[in-house]
Amino acid sequence: MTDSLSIQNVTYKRGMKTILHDANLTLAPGKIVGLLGENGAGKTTLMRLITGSAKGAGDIMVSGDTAEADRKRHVSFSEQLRGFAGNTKLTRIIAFYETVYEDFEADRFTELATFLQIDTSLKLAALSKGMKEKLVIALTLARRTNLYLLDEPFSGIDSMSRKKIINSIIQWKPENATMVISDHYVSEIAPILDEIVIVKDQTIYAHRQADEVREEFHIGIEAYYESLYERGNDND
Ligand SMILES: Nc1ncnc2c1ncn2[C@@H]1O[C@H](COP(=O)(O)OP(=O)(O)OP(=O)(O)O)[C@@H](O)[C@H]1O
Repeated sequence: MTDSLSIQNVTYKRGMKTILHDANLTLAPGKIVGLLGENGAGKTTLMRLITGSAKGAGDIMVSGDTAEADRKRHVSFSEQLRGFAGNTKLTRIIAFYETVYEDFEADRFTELATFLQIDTSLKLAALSKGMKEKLVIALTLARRTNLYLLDEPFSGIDSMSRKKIINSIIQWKPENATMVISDHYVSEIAPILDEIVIVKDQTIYAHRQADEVREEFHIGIEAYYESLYERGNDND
């Protein structure tokens, strides 16, 4: 089966500063992948490179396609709701998604909105930070596509809701789709992860099967992740 994602020798600079250098990563279909790294490591940048909203050197392929338009079509990325004014009704945002994305399924969105208790009669400005994040999750997962990129989707969401969403996220993921979740709450997402990818030292520093880490290190994924920082720059 075609890889969901292939990143080869990707380098990205902003001015004189190298953000990512010679990054390589291949993800198979059907996985839930934790994208971990410190603040400023380059996780968001990597997601932007995948969708084509940031442009670097190297090769990126999503579900076998390299062209930016095709990559965008295959990827549902949890872009913030930056483009929408506060007085925009949620119903208008939902209608916009339906128009722009052929694979946006309104029924699926309604199910997600019910599950996440989103009041779709409101305007955007009436939502709390956590509710906005829930809306972003619902909009992102309501598309039926090959690759989902969720950039710190739970940071403003209360811990009860966070656990509920994490435990049920697999049910919203199409079987052969791969979902990449960046998060700082490593211990909370660890149980659902198939693989972990660590961004460190301006590159993809480690890519491991979650089970392999659990068996080999006899420690949790969070402890493994923390140990990489304690060991400094020794790669494994
Ligand atoms: N618009 C920008 N202009 C200049 N530098 C930028 C810009 N966006 C990101 N950077 C730099 O790129 C690096 C990677 O940032 P990025 O947002 O990808 O990190 P991150 O791993 O997602 O961090 P966090 O966990 O804090 O969200 C940082 O050093 C950041 O300062």
